[in-house]
Amino acid sequence: MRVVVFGAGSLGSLVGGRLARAHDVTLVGRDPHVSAVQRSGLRVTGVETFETQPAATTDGTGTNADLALVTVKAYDTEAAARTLATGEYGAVCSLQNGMGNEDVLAAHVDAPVVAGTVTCGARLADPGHVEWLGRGTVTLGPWRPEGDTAPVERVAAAFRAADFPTDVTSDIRRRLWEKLAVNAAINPVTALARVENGAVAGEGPLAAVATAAARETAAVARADGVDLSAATATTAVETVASETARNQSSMHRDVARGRRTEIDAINGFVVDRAADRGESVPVNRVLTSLIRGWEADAGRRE
Ligand SMILES: NC(=O)C1=CN([C@@H]2O[C@H](COP(=O)(O)OP(=O)(O)OC[C@H]3O[C@@H](n4cnc5c(N)ncnc54)[C@H](OP(=O)(O)O)[C@@H]3O)[C@@H](O)[C@H]2O)C=CC1
Ligand SMILES: CC(C)(CO)C(=O)C(=O)O
Repeated sequence: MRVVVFGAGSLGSLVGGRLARAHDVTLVGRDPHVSAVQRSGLRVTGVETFETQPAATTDGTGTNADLALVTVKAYDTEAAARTLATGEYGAVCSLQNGMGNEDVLAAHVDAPVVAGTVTCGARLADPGHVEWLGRGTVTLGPWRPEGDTAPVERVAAAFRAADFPTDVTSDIRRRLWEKLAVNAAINPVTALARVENGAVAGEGPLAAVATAAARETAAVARADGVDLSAATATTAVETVASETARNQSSMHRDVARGRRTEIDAINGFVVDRAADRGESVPVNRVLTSLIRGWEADAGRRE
């Protein structure tokens, strides 16, 4: 299969590097990472260590492939979708966190949109070198409930051919909302309190804030027709916080490095969806305002 990975940073490089075992992969990313991959290949260390030599470019315009994987940060999805619209693909699949990415992609590209979520962890350590921090699995489903399942099965087969544990579900929206609840709980709390994920597990003031954010998110999901109970959402938060106890969340890392966060696609999405329905989500609203306020002060909002 010809695979283009749009957004070859941490996750995209890991996934693209792994898929290069079985497929013809092109990474679309930025320099100096792209130049390093062109020069010396991609090195993956951690859960597994290997080297691979996918193609790499900084210009994703007009690419044609069987599959385009989208792994840019959520705030870059619109720009990525506009570039993807200049190419032709058998399917376009988002592996991003947050909500709204698939709708943006579907608005721009002709190809079937496959929704995905991954539990693996990756970090771009140096140009040409990505650290694989947590093995994880991939879960895929058709973005449109009435959507054709054949593209999803093709994408799943591509991941499995590269030895990625991969599930297909007819209920991807519920999975994405559950992940959203986890991210809405852990990410802003750990970023604002500057703590590792484990600090929101168990009891205590940070766990109370995180749990409240997850409960609100589950309520908004249910109002959206998604069967996500408060208990399921809060159990998922507790499980992920415990299993990744020594990790910094992505939002914590973004804030620590003075970078823009994915707050708009995570807690901001919850706030907007609640507002559409006249519901109140005070904890998500405060967390969103605090992170957006930090971004504005740091000159990180456009
Ligand atoms: N890292 C992880 O372990 C996991 C990440 N995710 C999700 O995956 C997504 C990506 O995360 P992550 O990999 O950490 O993010 P990164 O910032 O490491 O990677 C995204 C990369 O895409 C590049 N990029 C953005 N726009 C373009 C473009 N138009 N052309 C070429 N390159 C572009 C960025 O460059 P630049 O920064 O210079 O703009 C960056 O290098 C997020 O939604 C995240 O929440 C989900 C699960 C795990
Ligand atoms: C699940 C979690 C919270 C793991 O750190 C994550 O997805 C993130 O940091 O964005």
